[in-house]
Amino acid sequence: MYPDHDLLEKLKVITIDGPAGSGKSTVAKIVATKLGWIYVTTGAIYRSLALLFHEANLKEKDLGNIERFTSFINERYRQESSSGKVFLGEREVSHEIKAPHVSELASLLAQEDSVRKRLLPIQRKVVLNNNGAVVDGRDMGTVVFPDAPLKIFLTASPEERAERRLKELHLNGMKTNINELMKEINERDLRDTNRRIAPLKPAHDAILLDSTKSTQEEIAKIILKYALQKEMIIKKSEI
Ligand SMILES: Nc1ncnc2c1ncn2[C@@H]1O[C@H](COP(=O)(O)OP(=O)(O)O)[C@@H](O)[C@H]1O
Ligand SMILES: Nc1ccn([C@H]2C[C@H](O)[C@@H](COP(=O)(O)OP(=O)(O)O)O2)c(=O)n1
Repeated sequence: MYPDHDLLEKLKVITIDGPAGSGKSTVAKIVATKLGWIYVTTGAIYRSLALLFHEANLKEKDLGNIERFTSFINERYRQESSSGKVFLGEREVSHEIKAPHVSELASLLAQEDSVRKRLLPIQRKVVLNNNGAVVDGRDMGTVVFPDAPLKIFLTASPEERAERRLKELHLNGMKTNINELMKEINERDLRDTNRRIAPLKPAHDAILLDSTKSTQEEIAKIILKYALQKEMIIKKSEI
């Protein structure tokens, strides 16, 4: 018999990091639904903060009141796992946080140490309060969940990513064109990759997947196969 403290349960977290529009949240949702786990898109937390800043007419350097804003997020932020809808209290902000100006401000705020420090425990709390989670973002595998047993780094060509985002924004009634969007995505990727703190990069033990020519279902299947290989899950037929 082992003493209790020798029994460690595997962290039930799959991380998916990657650049804008690579399909992280879509795939995270499919995998989580298959496993009956929650999925958490951490970009939506950064985006919610950016929305609040934008509405208060603040810029990324106006960090004097950051504590007030992050406390508000801590108390009110909620992502509905079944639908992916994002709420701040009773207010649904799912579409507003996707607007290009919010994307840009989220990426600018994400460079700031004081912002990342305060949003880190919020991300961990959401995930660790649940029994199994698929989480996506930029630094899930490197900083937020460095001990996750399965880490994916998902990419796709810049052209494909911009096309996908364009379709999505048009579906949500937002006007933009492919050139503007390519520029916004490229600038944001460059900033997210080159920032000093928690930059976008694959963890040393991450599996690299390219979704340019694969459907979201195909990518989800590959991830589930890795989860089986790593014995994070077992087939029902084996129980
Ligand atoms: N493999 C794929 N093939 C085609 N379209 C995809 C694929 N994965 C995601 N999409 C679509 O691309 C858009 C961006 O995907 P999303 O999951 O939001 O990316 P990310 O979370 O990496 O920014 C969504 O409209 C989604 O439906
Ligand atoms: N874990 C995270 C998640 C997002 N961010 C920042 C950087 C990103 O440009 C913005 C928006 O992230 P989000 O994942 O929603 O962006 P995309 O949907 O991939 O376009 O937030 C981050 O720095 N760290």
